This record gives sequence, structure tokens and C-alpha cells, in this order.
Amino acid sequence: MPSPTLPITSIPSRQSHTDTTQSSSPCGEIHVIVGPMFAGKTTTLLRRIQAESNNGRTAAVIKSSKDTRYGLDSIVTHDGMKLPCWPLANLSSFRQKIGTDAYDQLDVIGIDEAQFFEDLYDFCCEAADHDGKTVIVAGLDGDYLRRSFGSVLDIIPLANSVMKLTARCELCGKRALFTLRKTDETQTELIGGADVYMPVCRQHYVSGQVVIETARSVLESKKLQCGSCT
Ligand SMILES: Nc1ncnc2c1ncn2[C@@H]1O[C@H](COP(=O)(O)OP(=O)(O)O)[C@@H](O)[C@H]1O
Ligand SMILES: Cc1cn([C@H]2C[C@H](O)[C@@H](COP(=O)(O)O)O2)c(=O)[nH]c1=O
Repeated sequence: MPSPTLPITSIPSRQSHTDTTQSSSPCGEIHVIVGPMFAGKTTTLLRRIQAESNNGRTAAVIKSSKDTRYGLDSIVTHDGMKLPCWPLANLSSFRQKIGTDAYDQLDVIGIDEAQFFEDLYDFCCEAADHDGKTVIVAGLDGDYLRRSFGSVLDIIPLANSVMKLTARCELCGKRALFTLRKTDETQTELIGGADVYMPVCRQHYVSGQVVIETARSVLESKKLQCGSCT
């Protein structure tokens, strides 16, 4: 498998780096990108990684191995932009997977689908505070019920910057803040794309949830009725 570390050819010293958009610091940095599905979180992450790489910094991207939508070795946006990545079950395995030397030479670590990593907080602390890395994290702030998702919100106090992106409501075109699940599955983690989820504004989230809840209880009562028929 080709190493998903960019750029492969040059490994500049971290001290010589000058970044015009963010203040340089001997310590690392943490930048967090959140929002509903289809808001452009992965696109923003990949663009930032690409920009860092174009500036001569060495970068690697990690995604959760739970997300098997487009194969394991690539991060792919909803509109097809693609970058090689490290698919991992947990972030603590990253240093060992990439190798200590390669880890030490990394300037920038991107993390996509951050909501699926239980050890997000500890990894970000270690990477930024102790190892001097710039960590760029993209993930869902809320699940389909608008509850805090995984540890994404826990790292806000650690962050240099937080960006909340919005999508377009699929029903009216207004700013979409939330992700509506279209199916009747109720587990928190359910991998899927536009087949299962849609971005919606506040108004259509509320009305959509009512429709889905009503449909679910009608189906439940039908099931109960059928059960008592036999
Ligand atoms: N309802 C939708 N269904 C499928 N693709 C969408 C939808 N809304 C927006 N998109 C596309 O998805 C892109 C964003 O993809 P991506 O960066 O993967 O988003 P995120 O990581 O936030 O889910 C948008 O630029 C747009 O082209
Ligand atoms: C809302 C919600 C989403 N998921 C899953 C669905 C996708 O596989 C990812 C989000 O991907 P994206 O890059 O942000 O488009 O998360 C989930 O498991 N549970 C949810 O409630």
C-alpha cells in the first residue's frame, strides 16, 4: 500500500515554517471543523491538508475504519474529491502504524470522521501539546437526534480555532444545521450517505422528526396488531 503521507519527497524543519494564515508557535495547534453531513467538512479538511502540503509541510490524514463507504485507504468527499489516508479503529495506534520516525517528521495530522474516535481528546493533547503537531479535526458535532456525538465537542476547549459549517436544506434550500435520518434505525452509529441522511434547516428538522416519529409509531402499532392476530 502506498504511504498516505504528503509530501513524500520533502521533509522540512518545523522551525523554518512560516504560515501566513495562522500564527506559528513552537507548540502545536488544533483546528476543529464541525457541522452536519454534506456541509463540506471533509472538503475543507482535504483542502487545508493539500495547502499545508503545498507549503512543504509533511501531512498525513486519518479516518475511522468504521467508515467503509468508499473503501478503506482513501478519504472521499460527497462530490468525489479524494486523498489517501490511514484507516484506524483508534488514534492511539497511529504512531505505531506509521512508525516512530515518520511520526516524528510529521508536521500536520488530519482526522476525519472524528466522532468515531473515543480517544480523540487524549490524542489531540499529546499530538499538539507534546509533539508540536498541527492537528486538523473534522467531524459531526451532533448525531441525527442533535445530541453531542462522540468526543468532538470535548476538544473545543483545546482548540485554536473552531469552524461550524452549514449545508443546504434539501427541502427548502436554506442553511442546513442538522442531519435528518430518513430511515427508522435508531442506533447512534449508522454509516451511510444520501441514501440514509439529508441536511435540513431547523424548521424542516422539527417537521421531519415529527413525520419520522409518527411513521415509526404507526409501524410499531401495526407490528403489535399483527403479533396479536396470530
Ligand atoms: N444532499 C446532498 N447529497 C449529496 N451530496 C451533497 C448534498 N448536499 C451537498 N452535497 C455535496 O457534498 C459536498 C460536501 O461533501 P463533504 O465535504 O464530503 O461534506 P461533509 O464531510 O461535511 O459530509 C458539497 O460540496 C456538495 O457538492
Ligand atoms: C448523523 C449521523 C451520521 N452518522 C454517520 C453517517 C456517515 O457515515 C458519517 C458522517 O459522514 P460525513 O463525512 O459527515 O458525511 O457518520 C452516524 O453514524 N450517526 C448519525 O447520527
